[in-house]
Amino acid sequence: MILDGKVVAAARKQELRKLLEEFPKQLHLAVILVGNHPASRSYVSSKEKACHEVGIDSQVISLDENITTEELKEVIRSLNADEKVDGILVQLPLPNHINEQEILQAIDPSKDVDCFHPYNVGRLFLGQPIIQPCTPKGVMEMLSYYNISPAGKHAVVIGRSNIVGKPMAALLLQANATVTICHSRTPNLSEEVKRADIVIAAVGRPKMIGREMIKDGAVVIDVGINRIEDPSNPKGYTIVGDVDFESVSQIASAITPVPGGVGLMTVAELLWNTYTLARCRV
Ligand SMILES: Nc1nc(=O)c2c([nH]1)NC[C@@H]1CN(c3ccc(C(=O)N[C@@H](CCC(=O)O)C(=O)O)cc3)C=[N+]21
Repeated sequence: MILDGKVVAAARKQELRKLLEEFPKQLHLAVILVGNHPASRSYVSSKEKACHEVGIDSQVISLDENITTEELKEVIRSLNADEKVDGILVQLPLPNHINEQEILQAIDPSKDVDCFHPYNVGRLFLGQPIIQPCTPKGVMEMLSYYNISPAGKHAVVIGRSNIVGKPMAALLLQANATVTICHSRTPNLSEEVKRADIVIAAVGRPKMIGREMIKDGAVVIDVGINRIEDPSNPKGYTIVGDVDFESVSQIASAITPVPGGVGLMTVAELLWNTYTLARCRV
């Protein structure tokens, strides 16, 4: 079975659009984009389009890539203080000279739609989240839509990033899975992954998860978005996941494609987080 991000994200957005029709306030999301990274530009425009679809106002603040950490914090402070702004998202990655931790901590936790502020991360790991990070939340919603319960299952998360791997493990644990987190220093990665009922690949290495690593009937969630050069494509690149879809789909009971999988869920959950935070503030 293919876990279809288009179908599930559309359902999530439709559900939200209805709730927003009844909501007393116009929602507003501010997105900060520093520099001119082509992939970032394209993600930001998908976010704007998605806001428009459900009736959320969005504002993109494009800043020069030479901006200082202090100047960027000043922009964030003014958005923190702006009553009409419900959510603030600083598109990552930031240029190297900017202190990312300092920036993420400058965002008011009550407007932190990514759930990247230490206050929100702490609440998440305590099992008392107000919101959950968009990509891991999107994965949980995808599983739930297809009635795949993590309870009692062995989930293996490959990747330990703060934005996907670590919070993904926290959500699966909260949903009563037994969770293993693997990473670049894990000996015998294949053996660990082969034990998994649910595999979450979030490493950023094109097609590194092959069929020989997957247990018969496992559920495979591919979070990877890798742009690889492809002169035969008019765009000059093709997007592939961390999973070798062609071979793994022959053995998995359920699998997400890339594109058309988790990425679309990430955007849908961003809209939901904007709504959830706005509701907490009214
Ligand atoms: N502060 C912050 N928050 C983020 O949520 C965040 C970020 N920074 N930096 C970059 C990553 C990446 N990300 C994606 C969003 C949508 C798709 C998406 O829509 N993918 C589609 C289309 C892929 C394409 O064609 O480019 C798909 O998978 O089908 C992918 C990836 C959000 N991120």
